[in-house]
Amino acid sequence: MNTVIAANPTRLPVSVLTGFLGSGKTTLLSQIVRHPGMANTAVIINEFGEIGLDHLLVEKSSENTVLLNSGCLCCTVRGDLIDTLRDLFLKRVRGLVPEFDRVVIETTGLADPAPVLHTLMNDPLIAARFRLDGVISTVDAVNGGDQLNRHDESVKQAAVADRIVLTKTDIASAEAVADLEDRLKALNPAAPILRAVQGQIDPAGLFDAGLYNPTTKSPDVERWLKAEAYEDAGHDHGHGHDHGHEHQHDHDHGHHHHGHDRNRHDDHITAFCMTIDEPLVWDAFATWIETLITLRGPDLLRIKGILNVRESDAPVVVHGVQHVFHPPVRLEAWPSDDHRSRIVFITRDVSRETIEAMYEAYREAAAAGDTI
Ligand SMILES: Nc1nc2c(ncn2[C@@H]2O[C@H](COP(=O)(O)OP(=O)(O)OP(=O)(O)O)[C@@H](O)[C@H]2O)c(=O)[nH]1
Repeated sequence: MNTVIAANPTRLPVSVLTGFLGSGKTTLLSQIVRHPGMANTAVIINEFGEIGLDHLLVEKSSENTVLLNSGCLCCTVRGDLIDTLRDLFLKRVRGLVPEFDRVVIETTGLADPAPVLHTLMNDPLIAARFRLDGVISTVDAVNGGDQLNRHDESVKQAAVADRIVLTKTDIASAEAVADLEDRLKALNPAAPILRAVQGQIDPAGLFDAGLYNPTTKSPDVERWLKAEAYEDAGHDHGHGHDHGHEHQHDHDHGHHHHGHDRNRHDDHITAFCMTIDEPLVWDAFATWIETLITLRGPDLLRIKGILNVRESDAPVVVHGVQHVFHPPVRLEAWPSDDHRSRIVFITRDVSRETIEAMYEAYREAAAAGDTI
């Protein structure tokens, strides 16, 4: 686990737009960038092969940077995302491209979005200038259910999202939309599910999903974590170890479509919030998470948390995607009177019980003063 860093809201926000093949990413993006409030947006298309935006919309202005009709920037990345982000930043500093205040990266439909997130979270040069604002995932209302059944990538794209955008609701039945929404809520309880028909959406709902409140520039951890959304969530109905400190599940199976058909990829996903009353010993926490990463890294789709650490009066915010954790951020103060540690997990085939039992082992070892 990395050293804890201070909160820093000044870096440029980056949103990652993901979603399965043909789910409407480009349609959405081409509408968003025409929105008046989005004029200062640089768009990076992270794909191999041909240019993703159609040529009517995109005007080539230099080697790999194109100027959209709306005035915003658009790069098609064939090489390295790190190089592209760095070049874009340098060009901005030197005045070679219009000043932009936000970046959107569109990933390819078949891609696992995690490597892009890893780059943003962990590359020191990139992390000094950019911060992950959030992951926006488009889900096709017509084909989305089938894609969740068949394609692991499509499940991952929805599971890591901060915002889910249902597209093509104009040509899907109300029943199919409701069913898909239920599945998406179980998969990712905290992500708002928005709708866009032919890309029409208010961009305000899509952005500023990160830790920092854009107006006050201060961290707004409760809005970011949305721990309460996990209270009656999801697939994991294990009763867990009741240490008197965890949110209770709603065991009403009636509402969600669990189906118990383990062939559906999304039935392998568990989303829950672990709440811990007593202050955490930092080393025990770090060892617990590092062990989890070693054993099950690829299956830890997203972890977010606010921690009450015994060694610190101020809370510490943690955020991980698979084996990569953003350097933990120390906040100046608790956002509310609730000083319990709250950690939300979205995992694949890793149960709440497994995670809690491991935590308990490290907690007991730390309490006994053992070397961990
Ligand atoms: N009816 C309807 N069609 C839509 C909507 N959104 C997108 N489409 C159509 O769906 C098709 C795929 O949309 P794209 O925006 O190219 O999807 P994409 O996710 O960028 O596709 P890839 O880059 O191939 O992964 C296009 O023909 C769009 O016109 C919608 O809300 N309603």
